[in-house]
Amino acid sequence: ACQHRLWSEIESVVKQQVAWARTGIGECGVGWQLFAEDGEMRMYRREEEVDGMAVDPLKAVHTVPGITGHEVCHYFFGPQYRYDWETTLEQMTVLETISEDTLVFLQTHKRIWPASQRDVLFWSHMRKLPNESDRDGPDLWTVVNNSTHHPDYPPNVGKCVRIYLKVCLLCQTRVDPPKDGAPLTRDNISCKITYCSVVNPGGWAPASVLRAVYKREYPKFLKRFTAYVVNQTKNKPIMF
Ligand SMILES: CCCCCc1ccc(-c2ccc(S(=O)(=O)CCO)cc2)cc1[C@H]1C[C@H]1c1ccccn1
Repeated sequence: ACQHRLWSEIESVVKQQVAWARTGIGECGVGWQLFAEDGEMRMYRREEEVDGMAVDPLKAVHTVPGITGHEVCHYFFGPQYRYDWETTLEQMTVLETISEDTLVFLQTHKRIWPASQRDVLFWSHMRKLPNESDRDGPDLWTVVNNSTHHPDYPPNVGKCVRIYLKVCLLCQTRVDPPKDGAPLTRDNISCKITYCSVVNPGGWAPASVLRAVYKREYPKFLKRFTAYVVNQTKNKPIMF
């Protein structure tokens, strides 16, 4: 797949998105506000408008005990799990399987009154990254979703307004080995998750409606998704 038409775009967007996800909220620049907090989860956004539309970048950090970054990315990337955790999803189609770690999705999301229904077409790429800060530590894992085009599915033809998004899920596993040299269990691992997203709603939608939707939906999504991964993995061998 290294020669695939999207390969060079994927390479550059993944590098850019991972660098962004690694930037601590303190160095992200001014204007970031904490808008949701729940236990270890902290969700920040910055109010930004493009052509009068709210496209507020979002950055969430969360630490979840008992799971690894590979497991989080596996369940986020895999189409076979998505209906289990993505509550706003109405229809999902895999348009292209570029390689085992790169898919092209078309998704329609449930209509959110008073805005019209949305769909989104994006490539999704999952990748393991070397742990640069700790060479002996576990690798990082990431999934990057980026809007793209497909000749058979032009935007805004049917009832749906096409949205445009860039999403990065970056996961860092932490292992605290048991003192007595006992084998590792899920009690000895946790995952630091950084979720970044920028969603352009496509057609016009009132900024107040969009911001209310994001404020409600993003915390719900991250809590539900991580709980899903904990539940799916609890009786399975640890996937590093
Ligand atoms: C008037 C509302 C316009 C926007 C509606 C909409 C569409 C897609 C999306 C979206 C699409 C993909 C992703 S993902 O991270 O790539 C995972 C794969 O599904 C994430 C979020 C979001 C929203 C906004 C509901 C808001 C919302 C926020 C988090 C979750 C669900 N819904």
